[in-house]
Amino acid sequence: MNNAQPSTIAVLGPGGVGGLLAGLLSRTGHKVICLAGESTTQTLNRDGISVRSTHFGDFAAPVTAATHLTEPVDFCLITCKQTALNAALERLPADALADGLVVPLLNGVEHPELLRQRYRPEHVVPGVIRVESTRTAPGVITHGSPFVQIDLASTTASQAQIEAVAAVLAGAGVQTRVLLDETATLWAKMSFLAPMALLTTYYGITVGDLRTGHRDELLTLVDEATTVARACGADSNVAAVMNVYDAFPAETKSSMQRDSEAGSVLELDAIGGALLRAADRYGIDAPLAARLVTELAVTMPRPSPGTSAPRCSPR
Ligand SMILES: NC(=O)C1=CN([C@@H]2O[C@H](COP(=O)(O)OP(=O)(O)OC[C@H]3O[C@@H](n4cnc5c(N)ncnc54)[C@H](OP(=O)(O)O)[C@@H]3O)[C@@H](O)[C@H]2O)C=CC1
Ligand SMILES: CC(C)(CO)C(=O)C(=O)O
Repeated sequence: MNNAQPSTIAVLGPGGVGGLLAGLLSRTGHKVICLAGESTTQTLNRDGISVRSTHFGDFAAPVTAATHLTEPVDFCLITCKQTALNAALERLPADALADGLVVPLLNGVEHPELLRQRYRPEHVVPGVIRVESTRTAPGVITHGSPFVQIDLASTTASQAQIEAVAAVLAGAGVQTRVLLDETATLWAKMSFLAPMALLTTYYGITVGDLRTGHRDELLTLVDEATTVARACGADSNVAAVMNVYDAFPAETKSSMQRDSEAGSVLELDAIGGALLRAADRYGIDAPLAARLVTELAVTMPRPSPGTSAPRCSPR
């Protein structure tokens, strides 16, 4: 990767997050190859990506799409849901990826280990993304948040490689930071995401209504999540997380809540399940998280046959 030259970038799962990034990278001049199923691939090759965004403006951008990666890329963004990850990775053979980097932006903390078993560990650069973006139809993206922020950190890739990915993303208009501690980066997001995802989904309310109408419960859950995050190595505390909540646009919905409204399988295991597994490892009580995970698991739709989505296996 060379900042002066366009890069070739694959996007595995061109949905709300991946479609937005694919569109931004393509309109900046990079070659973007979206990896998806047959029918999404056909639509994207014909129509490209169109984005409606108050932040970036409305725009359309061409992309190439394929069901499997067959050519070398500089890096591949992994932006499918955790519930589709195993199936989606079949589209990204390690030998086709060659020296390309793997940059997962999924919510959750456990997928980097899976990716390092499948790809060369020194090529895996995990990130977290803060954005609200929805795929309303294949290749059609509505970006609602007044920000897109990515933090990258890797225990296994070189700092130069991480910086190179960050430069490409920043050049496309994404506020991007390179941080030093991968575990702390993933858990810093988890400590505010898990309470937000579980409570907005459970009650079916926006972040604004959550932080005003259910503040005590939110504080309890943030306390549980930050206690676990600190045990895992993040510098996380209740006051800092509550400041993040109070700064979010009131109308924000979590992606888990939007999945719930759409009747889709939830990333409950990757978020709530992972939080409870870590709590168990460190002997931390998280009774509110446990109750919410159990109750949401009962109402969550079942994964369709052939997908790898786990029901929630908290402990
Ligand atoms: N959306 C958001 O605002 C945010 C999301 N996140 C996280 O980002 C990740 C992605 O979420 P989001 O963008 O909302 O997800 P979406 O459901 O919008 O998009 C997922 C994409 O994955 C594709 N996909 C599903 N199965 C496969 C497969 N087997 N092979 C290839 N592609 C596949 C879907 O294809 P198709 O289009 O054909 O259905 C879709 O394009 C999640 O972990 C989420 O928690 C984090 C922050 C905010
Ligand atoms: C915290 C939030 C809303 C911000 O991106 C998110 O990650 C999600 O919706 O899953």
